[in-house]
Amino acid sequence: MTHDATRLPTTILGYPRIGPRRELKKALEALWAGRASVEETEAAAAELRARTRRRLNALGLPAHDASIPSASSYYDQVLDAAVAVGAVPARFADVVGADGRVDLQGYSTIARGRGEDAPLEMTKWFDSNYHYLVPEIGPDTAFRLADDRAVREFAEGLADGFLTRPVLVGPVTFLLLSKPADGAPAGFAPLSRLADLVPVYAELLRALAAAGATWVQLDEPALVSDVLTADTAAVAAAVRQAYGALTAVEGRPSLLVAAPYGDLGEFLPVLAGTDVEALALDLVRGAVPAGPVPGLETKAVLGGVVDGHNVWRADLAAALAKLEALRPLARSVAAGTSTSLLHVPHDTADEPQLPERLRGWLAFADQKVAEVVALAAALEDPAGAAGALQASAQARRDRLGAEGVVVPAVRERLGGLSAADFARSDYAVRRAAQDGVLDLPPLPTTTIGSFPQTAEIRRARAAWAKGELPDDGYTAAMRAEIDRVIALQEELGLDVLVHGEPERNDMVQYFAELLDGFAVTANGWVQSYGSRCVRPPILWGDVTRPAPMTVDWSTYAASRTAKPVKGMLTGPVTILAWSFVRDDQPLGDTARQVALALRDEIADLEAAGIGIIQVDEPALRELLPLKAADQPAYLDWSVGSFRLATSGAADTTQVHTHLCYSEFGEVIGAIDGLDADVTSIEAARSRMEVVPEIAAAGFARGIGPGVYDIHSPRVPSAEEVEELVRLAAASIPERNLWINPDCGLKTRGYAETEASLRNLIAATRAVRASRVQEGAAAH
Ligand SMILES: CN1c2c(nc(N)[nH]c2=O)NC[C@@H]1CNc1ccc(C(=O)N[C@@H](CCC(=O)N[C@@H](CCC(=O)N[C@@H](CCC(=O)O)C(=O)O)C(=O)O)C(=O)O)cc1
Ligand SMILES: N[C@@H](CCS)C(=O)O
Ligand SMILES: [Zn+2]
Repeated sequence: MTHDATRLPTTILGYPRIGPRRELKKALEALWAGRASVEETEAAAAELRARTRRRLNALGLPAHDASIPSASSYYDQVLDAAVAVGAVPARFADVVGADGRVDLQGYSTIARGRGEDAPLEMTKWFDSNYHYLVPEIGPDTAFRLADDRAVREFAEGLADGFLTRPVLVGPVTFLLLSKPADGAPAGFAPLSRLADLVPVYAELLRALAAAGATWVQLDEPALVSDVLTADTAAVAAAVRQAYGALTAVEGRPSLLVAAPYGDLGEFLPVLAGTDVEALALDLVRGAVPAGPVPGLETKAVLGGVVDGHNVWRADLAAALAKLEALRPLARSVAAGTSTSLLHVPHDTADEPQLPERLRGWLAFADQKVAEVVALAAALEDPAGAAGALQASAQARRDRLGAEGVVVPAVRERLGGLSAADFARSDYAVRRAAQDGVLDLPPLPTTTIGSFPQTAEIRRARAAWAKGELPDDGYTAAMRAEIDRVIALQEELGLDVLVHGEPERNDMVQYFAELLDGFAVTANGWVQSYGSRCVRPPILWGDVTRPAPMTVDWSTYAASRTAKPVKGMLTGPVTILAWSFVRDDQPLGDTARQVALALRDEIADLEAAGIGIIQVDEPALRELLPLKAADQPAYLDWSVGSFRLATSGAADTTQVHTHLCYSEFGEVIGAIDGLDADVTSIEAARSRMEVVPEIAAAGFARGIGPGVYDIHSPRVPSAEEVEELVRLAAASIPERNLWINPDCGLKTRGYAETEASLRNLIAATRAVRASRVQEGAAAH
């Protein structure tokens, strides 16, 4: 087929990489555990890539016109870009081989760290539950084409009979997502290195062209984020500079610049003004331009009308209408997805246990590819596509009318809420009440909830799920683990204990399994980071709580100790953020339904004698809209739903919350608005960066900035922890300061957990003792 740069093929921006049965996860973890060689791991990954090409072809994406993306990764696409351009931090210089390349072992080391060498920082990828690794760029980072994996994988496809479309993180987004390397001068912006980086991309484009690539996709999602593009003029200049240079590369492939996760806003005319051949627009989060955009009439445009973020079947008629509206504005229009399909599971056919009616409402990645193909056919021949359009409309009607989607009792309860249901007494009143009943030392110590999820626990859960382990055997196994966790915490000398969450497969899925209105999948794995996956539940109907969800586990744990045991719940915003949510009502309404279920759980925990209850909201920041204009409304409903969940608690009940996995600077006002008595927040990894900000914001309740980074197996010394405690104590009054790790310990092993917590306690005791001495000296 001859290449036509004026028309895009029908395509998707990316496809799940982990494999329908998590083949890549298993291959990587075997390598890391020393059970497989690099060659075996690479062979497993190559087989998965080959299967993916065939699958996409069978679903209707042609093999020979660059329809099929070549977008695999062994860990993360941003790390891939860093390795490709030679941006390996100095502490990992030794993993670069004599040939200048980083092999899979070295690549894994950069991703996962080793000994004292911390891995690249991990952070949220836009408003998704995927996490990328943050490149470290300094004034001296020596950019060079260090890795040509994109070329090799393109060639692999070609040899296999598929002319694919390589997908790379674009140069502007790469630098906007990077952070200054250690030692960079104050105020250094990685974007200032664009002129040095672009020639490497140019070289890569030449190599891809030489290998036969006709189209290359460069992902520039940073351009839809108000925060990343705050310096609009500088970013616009960067876009012009980068794409001016890349389009001038002689003999290059045609370029598709993709802008998933939102509306390009003022960057649309900037990109349209460059000489790239094609743009991919997110028409699910963003809108069809209201009128002509200078330059767009020269571009092939991929209309991202099939939602890459959610699992409902598309409304094909509405999607087609958007594509038709786009037609007069562009040179040509093709159908596509709004984002990569990385965020959805592979195939609804892998879920035979789901009720058939529900399954009929869903589109996972494979079904979405079929939707894109159907839309492409409809663009050519609307009459011929009438059947597909009608079927999609019927599926939506069936969903919206199904029993359980609207539960009158839930609607009545929500309708009857008043301001009083969102507010507790003044903090001073609560504080006095809690101080009266809780006998806590200064600088109280606690953990965030989970203890290591051992292989035995996972095996017991798997056996129970398969019916091989009866209920009482499973309960006994989990209780034995609770006994161990309680005994360990007592021995360590922690003040507020947890039950350890052994019964939870995941902090959201666990609750979804126990609430009505949710469905859970058997194989619906979605990559969260590296080899780690989650199975987001599907929130399809009004939410109710048929029975208490955590009371038995918490009361069992409390019965094993005289110390206070903290009840442990996941908050409404996080439950929504990590589920596929219904799209037929505002998110705030759905959040309030979940909040009411949690409110009832809190009442039951209190009635059972649990006096401290933590409601985790690690995803509060994740759902923050990328556009500043949309943020106030979000913060209003998200904070409101947390308050609705927690404000039924008695004054004497100490409500904790916990936040992690994000930078929280932007939402400190909202964290204050949650009105929790104690907030634990990730801080160790950034060496307490957030603490002065919290103090400056006037946050005057309990606060536990994490003093132990749980993301790596490294055991911090007592001295290190003590230093962080003292840093925190410099900004936070002692009566409000709690000592805890950054996050839960579920991904850690027992050996490092025990050693780290021991050091955390020793550090706390040292600070307590010196404070007592200082106090005595002052008198
Ligand atoms: C805090 N984080 C979370 C996010 N999203 C969530 N929904 N949950 C989170 O906790 N987003 C932000 C971060 C991301 N962090 C993580 C951290 C760790 C994981 C992780 O470890 N995932 C596990 C899967 C967890 C799970 O669901 N386990 C189940 C099933 C276990 C399983 O695979 N069983 C095997 C059989 C086991 C055996 O026989 O030994 C099987 O089914 O084949 C369970 O424990 O029951 C992972 O393995 O990737 C994710 C996100
Ligand atoms: N309570 C949870 C919070 C994780 S964000 C845990 O400890 O794993
Ligand atoms: Zn956490």
